Amino acid sequence: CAKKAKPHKDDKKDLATCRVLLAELETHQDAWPFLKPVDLKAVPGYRKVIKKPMDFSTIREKLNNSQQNNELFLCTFIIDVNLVFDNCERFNEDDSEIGRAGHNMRRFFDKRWTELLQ
Ligand SMILES: Cc1ncccc1N[C@@H](C)c1cnc2ccsc2c1
Repeated sequence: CAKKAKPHKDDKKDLATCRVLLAELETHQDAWPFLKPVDLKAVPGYRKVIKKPMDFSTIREKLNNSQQNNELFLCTFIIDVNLVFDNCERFNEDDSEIGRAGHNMRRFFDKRWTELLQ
């Protein structure tokens, strides 16, 4: 994903852009299944099936802790957001409330990050 990001000179804006993008994801009407980590005790099988759980609050924590000068933060951000949607597809039927929410959110993210970061 690094190669797709804007040239190094625009790195300054990328962290702010990731924050804007994350805020848009968190306030999206279909974000509700992804706001907090899945409760591994409450959801049977989740711990076994999903090797790398991820959610928007964890991504926000990582973004808040990421160093501006560590240019990997942009790739890490994109990978983590996609992990949320990949986990959702793996565990949930496409034709389910959560499955549909995941597809909607991925479509929204793909559009917005292309507009803002490429
Ligand atoms: C993203 C995801 N994938 C698989 C299972 C759960 C979840 N989300 C959690 C928050 C969650 C946990 N419990 C419930 C109960 C009804 S909707 C819902 C959502």
